[in-house]
Amino acid sequence: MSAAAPSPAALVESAKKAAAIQAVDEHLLPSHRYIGIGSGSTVVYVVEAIVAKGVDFYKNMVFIPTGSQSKGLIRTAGLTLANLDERPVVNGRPVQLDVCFDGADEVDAELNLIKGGGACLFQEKLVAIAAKTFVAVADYRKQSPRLCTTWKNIPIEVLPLSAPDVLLRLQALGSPAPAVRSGLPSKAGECVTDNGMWIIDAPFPPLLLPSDLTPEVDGLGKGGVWEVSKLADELLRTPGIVEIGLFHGFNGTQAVGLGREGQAQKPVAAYFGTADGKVDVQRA
Ligand SMILES: O=C(CO)[C@H](O)[C@H](O)COP(=O)(O)O
Repeated sequence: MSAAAPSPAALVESAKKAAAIQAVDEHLLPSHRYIGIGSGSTVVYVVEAIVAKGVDFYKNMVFIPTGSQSKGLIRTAGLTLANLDERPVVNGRPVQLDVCFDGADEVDAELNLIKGGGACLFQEKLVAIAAKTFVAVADYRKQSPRLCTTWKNIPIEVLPLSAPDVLLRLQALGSPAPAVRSGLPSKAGECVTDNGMWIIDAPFPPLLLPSDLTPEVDGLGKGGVWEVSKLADELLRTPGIVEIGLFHGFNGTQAVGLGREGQAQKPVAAYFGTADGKVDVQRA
């Protein structure tokens, strides 16, 4: 009798694990000192892959979390934990993290990301931009030509008392049915973030890339059709919005050329575990 084929859920888990192992192998060096650890189910395999390298490899490393789940992961694995604001300050600036590994909800053709499915987007963005190199780790379901194709909503962190006005503003920007995320089934009422805020999930039609723009299609929101960076800028101009789950713009390598170190939101590469056990790497 032949062995039963793995379930779809098992295939997804092994895809996440394969992506995590390869991402860690290719981006975590023994000389690295400060490492960002993101949130979500895929990052669990990143921590596993680091631990598998042995204590001599990671004993001098300090791991920076992106929220309470990530903090717990680092602690439970026996890795050294420090908060983002505890990095040493050298020549007047906090040291950059060497690398940050995080999951993603959707990744487009230019490595823009949607993040925040686990409500950790604010600290995830702070840790990602503090790193010289940001690496996304995911499974094959997350790769899309354009954002908002399979992951339809943009998670947006808001001050709770601003939620009614932010919802109205989002509708005016073309989001058909934005909604405050519920904490159910685990918590009655709203989902409250690690920062005491709420999350609004705002659906939008697929987001364009600059190369999609034409004189007729300007990406400025007509009919709700936006280009990624133009929508991100508009959202961040809305009072009450604390941070958005769009990670866009440029990556750490490009940031150096632009003189904008410490502001890069895009990964240098995204690792997607595939259903047949391989890893597809999308590089900038
Ligand atoms: O952004 C996130 C949490 O806010 C996660 O990184 C994202 O939701 C991916 O999670 P998973 O690895 O479980 O698919």
